[in-house]
Parts: sequence; C-alpha cells; structure tokens
Amino acid sequence: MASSEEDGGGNGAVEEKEKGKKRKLGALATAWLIFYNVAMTAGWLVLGIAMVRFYIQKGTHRGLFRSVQKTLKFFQTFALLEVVHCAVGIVRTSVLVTGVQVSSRIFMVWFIAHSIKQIQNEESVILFLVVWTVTEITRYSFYTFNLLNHLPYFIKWARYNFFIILYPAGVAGELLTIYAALPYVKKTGMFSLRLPNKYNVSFDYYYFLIIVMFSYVPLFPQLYFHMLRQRRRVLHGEVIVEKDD
Ligand SMILES: CCCCCCCCCCCCC[C@@H](O)CC(=O)SCCNC(=O)CCNC(=O)[C@H](O)C(C)(C)COP(=O)(O)OP(=O)(O)OC[C@H]1O[C@@H](n2cnc3c(N)ncnc32)[C@H](O)[C@@H]1OP(=O)(O)O
Repeated sequence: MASSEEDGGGNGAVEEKEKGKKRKLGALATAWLIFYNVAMTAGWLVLGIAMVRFYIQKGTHRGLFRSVQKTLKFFQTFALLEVVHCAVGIVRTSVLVTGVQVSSRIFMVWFIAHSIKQIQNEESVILFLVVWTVTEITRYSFYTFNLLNHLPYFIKWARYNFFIILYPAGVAGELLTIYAALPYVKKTGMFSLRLPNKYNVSFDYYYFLIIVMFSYVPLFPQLYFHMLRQRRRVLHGEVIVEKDD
C-alpha cells in the first residue's frame, strides 16, 4: 500500500511511466464498467432516497436500517466485484487497498448490523449509512462520467474533497456500532466456539471484534493517505508513482 512520490517538476521518466500506465481499456471492459458504475450509482441513490423518505414519514431513525437493509446488502455485497476488477486489471487500483475497504464494509453489513438486531437502531448505524451513501453516490457517478469522458468539475471536486470529512465520520460510525455490539456478543456467545468440541479449536467473537476495532488503527490511515495522494494527483496534477502490491 505504500507509495513514493516524485517531484512533479519535470521528471520526464516518471511522467512517461505514469502516462504509460494510462492505457486504453478494451470496449468490453469499458462497457462493463459503465454498466457496473451506473447500476451502483442508481442503487445507492435508491438507498439514499429511501432513507430520506423514511425519516420524513416516520420522524425517527428507529426502524430505518430494517427498512433499507435489503437494498444495502445487495449493493454493498455487489461491491465485491471491485476487488475482482482490480485483480483482473481493468481498474488501476490496488487489490489490497480495495480489499480492505470492501471487506470492512461487508463485515459491517453482514456480521454486525445484519447479525446483531439489537444494535440496528443505534445512531451510529445511521451515521455510517448516511456517510457511505453520500460517498458512493459521488464515487460511482465520478467513475461513470469519467469513463464517458464528460466529468463535471463539481463531481471530481466532491470525489476528492468529501472524503476528508466523510472517511473519519464513517469510521467513527463503524467503530461506535461495533462497540455497541460488544455486550450482546459477550452475553450470547454468538459466532463463538468453546472448548471442548470435536474440532478442538476455540474462537471468541467478542475478542475478535476487539481485534477488528484495533485493526482500524494501522489500516484506516493507509486508506486515508491513499485518498490524499489520489487527491493531490487528480486535483493538483502531482505525479505519484504507486508501488505495486
Ligand atoms: C474480516 C474483517 C475485516 C475487518 C477489517 C477492518 C479494517 C478496517 C479499516 C478500514 C476502514 C474503512 C472504513 C470505511 O468503510 C469507511 C468509509 O468508507 S467512510 C466513507 C468515506 N470513504 C471514502 O471516501 C473512500 C471510499 N473508497 C474508495 O474510494 C476506494 O474504495 C479506495 C480503494 C479506498 C480508493 O479508490 P481508488 O484507489 O480506486 O481511487 P480512485 O477513485 O482515485 O481511482 C483510481 C483509478 O481507478 C479507476 N477506477 C477505480 N474504480 C473504478 C470503477 N469502478 N470504474 C471505473 N474506474 C475505476 C479510477 O477512475 C482511477 O483511474 P485513473 O487513475 O486512470 O484516473
């Protein structure tokens, strides 16, 4: 995930390398990515509209997760394809960075919010839902317009500025939600395996969640600094060479 930066001022070899990486996508790959990004933009838009409508009609966030969970699960799980896109090389993004981003979201959706019903009405769940929705509508519309070579500047600006606030806000929502889940996990012993058992292994989901929370400390800055580098590259034209994973 590490990257090194070259001085933007006239390093020809680096610029050539950077240009060389901007290869043309095949027609099929482009068509697929346009379809994928349009579908994802639409999916997150539907989710956003459903959340706003729910709140206007009910005047409370209680029950909101339950009412939008099917759409959320479908589109967030569909995002696993992003790891595939990187792995097969049709998008120029690190498999590792994308893998961490997508797996942490899938984990939040399926192994926390879906599995632990008692925390679904926590404000922190709404916080990460709102943050993810704004982020993804911006991000997928950015990719779509970019592929169509008609990228409005405000979408580009939003893609590379919103995350400065949204990323920490999303992480706060996720961590507070996991924290709220801990007492239920401890009480029920869910997803845990106690000894003695026929496999002779033990697993404690409660401690696993604590490890997951601590893993944000080294991993989140990697994602955040990756986005800051992307921001400098795209908005300020700095030449940045990412080392291969
Ligand atoms: C099993 C338990 C696991 C537990 C793990 C716990 C670890 C937790 C640590 C992680 C915390 C994450 C928390 C997170 O969920 C919180 C939030 O998301 S809050 C909301 C704010 N978030 C964001 O703003 C970030 C959103 N995420 C991303 O942007 C990406 O996922 C990321 C991989 C981080 C960065 O994206 P990327 O590297 O792709 O940057 P670019 O957008 O600039 O794109 C680079 C080039 O690739 C092209 N591209 C990429 N995707 C596509 C696509 N779908 N279609 C077309 N083109 C695509 C893009 O155009 C760029 O091309 P070029 O270089 O030619 O311009």
